[in-house]
Amino acid sequence: MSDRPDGPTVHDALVGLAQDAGARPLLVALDFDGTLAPLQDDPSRSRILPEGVAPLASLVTHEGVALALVSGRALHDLHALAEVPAGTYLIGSHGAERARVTRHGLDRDVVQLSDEQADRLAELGAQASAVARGRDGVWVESKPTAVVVHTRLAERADAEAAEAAALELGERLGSGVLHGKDVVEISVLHASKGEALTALREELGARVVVYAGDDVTDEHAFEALGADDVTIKVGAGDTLARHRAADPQEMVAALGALSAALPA
Ligand SMILES: O=P(O)(O)OC[C@H]1O[C@H](O[C@H]2O[C@H](CO)[C@@H](O)[C@H](O)[C@H]2O)[C@H](O)[C@@H](O)[C@@H]1O
Repeated sequence: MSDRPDGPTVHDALVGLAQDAGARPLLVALDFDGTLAPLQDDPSRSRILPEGVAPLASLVTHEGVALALVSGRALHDLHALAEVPAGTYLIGSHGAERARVTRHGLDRDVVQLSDEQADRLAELGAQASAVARGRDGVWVESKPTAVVVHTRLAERADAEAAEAAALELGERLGSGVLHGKDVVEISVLHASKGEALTALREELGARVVVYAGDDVTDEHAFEALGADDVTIKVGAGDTLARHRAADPQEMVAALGALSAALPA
């Protein structure tokens, strides 16, 4: 699928990269929810589509290719649900957390909150719970650096009221507020997928970066990339990305084509 009738499909763009020896080192960076894993009412049920598992396992074995998942999820949650191969970089909490998967677990940078940030996170948790109280289907997720007000299961009026209240709470007490798909995330740290992706790219010396994501929070990553990179919006909606996949199924199929086209 392409927005432009004559533009390359995601499949063709990725196969083209595989065949271009100049596109090394190559960093393949992927969002999780809505990109590799179809959205679920219960976030604990999210899993990478079965057709995506083998391509990801294969990508990390190729010389000059690095794999990263870049997610809003807390790192421990992302690691537990994504089950990605050793060698994969994990960026969690929208860039506030970072680790590399090893055969024995996670080699991770520990996030240290100041006393003031820890106190603010506790206060945010309490006030976010008050936002959810009395609104059916609204609930609060706690992360090491943020709280998330979820509204996917609520009636529209309750969802809108809760999101408005959470945005107002974020303005008052947060250091960063992100309004994603049926979520408002309020963080006590400044973090962005774009900054985290740029830092990883520089560290790895990646000449070309592939980034795929489905949510408005992924636009920061698209914005951080250049004309020679491959940016892919998964699903509908306005975007800065230059390519579009209809859904996670098309996305993982294109990753399968990329891994199959890489020289052995
Ligand atoms: O950056 P991502 O990997 O896309 O993570 C963003 C948020 O993902 C989760 O919420 C989203 O997926 C849920 C499960 O499919 C869905 O129920 C929810 O409505 C979506 O917004 C996760 O729960 C959040 O913590 C992540 O920040």
